[in-house]
Amino acid sequence: MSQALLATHRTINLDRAVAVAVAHPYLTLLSLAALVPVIYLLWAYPYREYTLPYRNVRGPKATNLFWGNYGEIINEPTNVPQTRWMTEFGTVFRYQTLFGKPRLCLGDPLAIAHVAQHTYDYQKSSQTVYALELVLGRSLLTVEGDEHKRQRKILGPAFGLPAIKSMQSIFMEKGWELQRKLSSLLESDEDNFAPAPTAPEDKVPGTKKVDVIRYMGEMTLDVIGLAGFDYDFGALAGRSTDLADAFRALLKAGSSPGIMAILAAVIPFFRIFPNKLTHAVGAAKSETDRVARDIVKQKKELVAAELKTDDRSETRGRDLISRVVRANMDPDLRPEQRLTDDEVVAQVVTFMVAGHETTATALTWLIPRLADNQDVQKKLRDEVRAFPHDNPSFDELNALPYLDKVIHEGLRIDPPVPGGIRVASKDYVIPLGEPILGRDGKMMSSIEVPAGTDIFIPVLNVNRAKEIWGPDALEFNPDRHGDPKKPLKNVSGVYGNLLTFFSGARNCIGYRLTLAEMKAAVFCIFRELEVLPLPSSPSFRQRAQIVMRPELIGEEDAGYQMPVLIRALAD
Ligand code: HEM
Repeated sequence: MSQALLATHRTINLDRAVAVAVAHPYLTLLSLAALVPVIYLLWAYPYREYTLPYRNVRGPKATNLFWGNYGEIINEPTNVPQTRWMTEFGTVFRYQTLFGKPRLCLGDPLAIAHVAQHTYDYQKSSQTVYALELVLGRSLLTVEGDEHKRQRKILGPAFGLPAIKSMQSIFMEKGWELQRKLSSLLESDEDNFAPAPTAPEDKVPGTKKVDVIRYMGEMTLDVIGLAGFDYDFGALAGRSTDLADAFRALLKAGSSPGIMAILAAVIPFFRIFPNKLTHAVGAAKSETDRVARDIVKQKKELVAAELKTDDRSETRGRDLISRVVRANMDPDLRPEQRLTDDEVVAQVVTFMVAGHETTATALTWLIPRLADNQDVQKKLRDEVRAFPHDNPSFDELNALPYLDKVIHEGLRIDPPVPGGIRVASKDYVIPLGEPILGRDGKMMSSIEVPAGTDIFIPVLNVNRAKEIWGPDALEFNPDRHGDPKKPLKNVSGVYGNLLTFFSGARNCIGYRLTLAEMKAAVFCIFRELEVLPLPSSPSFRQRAQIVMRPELIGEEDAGYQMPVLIRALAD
């Protein structure tokens, strides 16, 4: 066929197709609509897979065309699928998330150190920032880059060692209040202080069944109120404040956001519509912001008065926000270095969110570990009971070696935040400490990631890795921390070779506060009380809801709980 004939033939075919489309507009629209998912699937799977620079990295097959491997991740206990995939594919592998989007899981310490060193190039995902900003505003947890550097510089000294030492009386006071409250339960006629009924074999004379989550949560809320902004929540005392109620409503809103909020987090277009999260957060946040604004206003007035009298005495506000406001009003700062009032207000709620449930969760998992390991508990008890008085200073508490090891081990084996997601904002080549086997059968010692790559840092798996802590890594053994042969490999974490508080320029600013608070609480509890496991030996499932929560198998309807038995120690 000649070229001219061919062209005429094509034009006729096109004309015919247009004529059919005009004659059947609905059918045409339907066919086009059916084509969109087909084109999408071709892009999401063969095309994206073919063009992926790290396609040689192995990983599990997606179990669902749209949800990728999310089904396993959401339905199984925290990090269990990742543990399985690590066993099969090694410390670095890839899996799929929503709409088949690939995500790299980096369990290799050198690769994690690379991400930590380039913190500002591996940012929080836009979904995380969207949800966090709704609740917190633009605070240290949500901002990136230069804005983060500026905020961290002003906030840093408030969390330094001298500042935390000056709060020791708060930690001890609340530790003892917690112990007194637990001891008072032993005097009660009731025998169950947990959400589900007590099994017959758990009724042990001289003991009470207690849900650890509740009491640890009350203590940590009280501590963050006083240490954070000199505000008395009175949670242990059973008081209710507007701020505590609004704060609980805020946390509740975040824990069940609804489908529209999830869509809004994933697809920015949906953010123009109100959703369950924006609605629930709106009311609670205006209340937390109102109280936070009052607190900040008060602190500013106090600091302004201080600056006039040039008072540098120890009577000045020692809480975190007083220190932040003081640093922010330093006459030597340039205007562009200061935090705005909105930014200071955002830190108040951030300290509550970041500092309350995290520490409560760490203690919630530590107490049953001590109940299950009576030899460890006895050693700890002997140490804290041998201390000559009830009110150790910060340095005295820090000098108790076994207490230190117990806290270290608890934070290793049950990190409250079990993992974190980052997104590469630049192309990078990530180095690996241990080469991995590629799909082509060859070893890979680095991974090329393009900008936009999702990365998961599996904190829980790294903290429990046998390659780092030896063959007994899954056991609760505080003595490993005095062993000169451990750890076997270095991790870039800010505390104790662990990733619990992350690493790099965005590590947890509050970790010293947590350590001091946990030590004081454990000292007070175990000086007076004994903790025992439930004789019915219930099984727990770990569920990640930002922090790792315990669910008792068979009692899921009772909500998250961690029941143990407590008993008074003989004098
Ligand atoms: C056991 C207790 C705690 C754990 C496990 C913990 C864990 C973490 C982790 C993993 C991060 C990094 C989050 C990310 O970038 O994705 C972080 C950041 C942060 N934490 Fe903590 N945290 C704890 C206690 C506290 C306390 C007591 C406070 C303050 C009162 C606090 C305040 C913060 C803040 C403000 C950040 C953001 C730091 C930044 O981006 O520069 N945390 N924490």
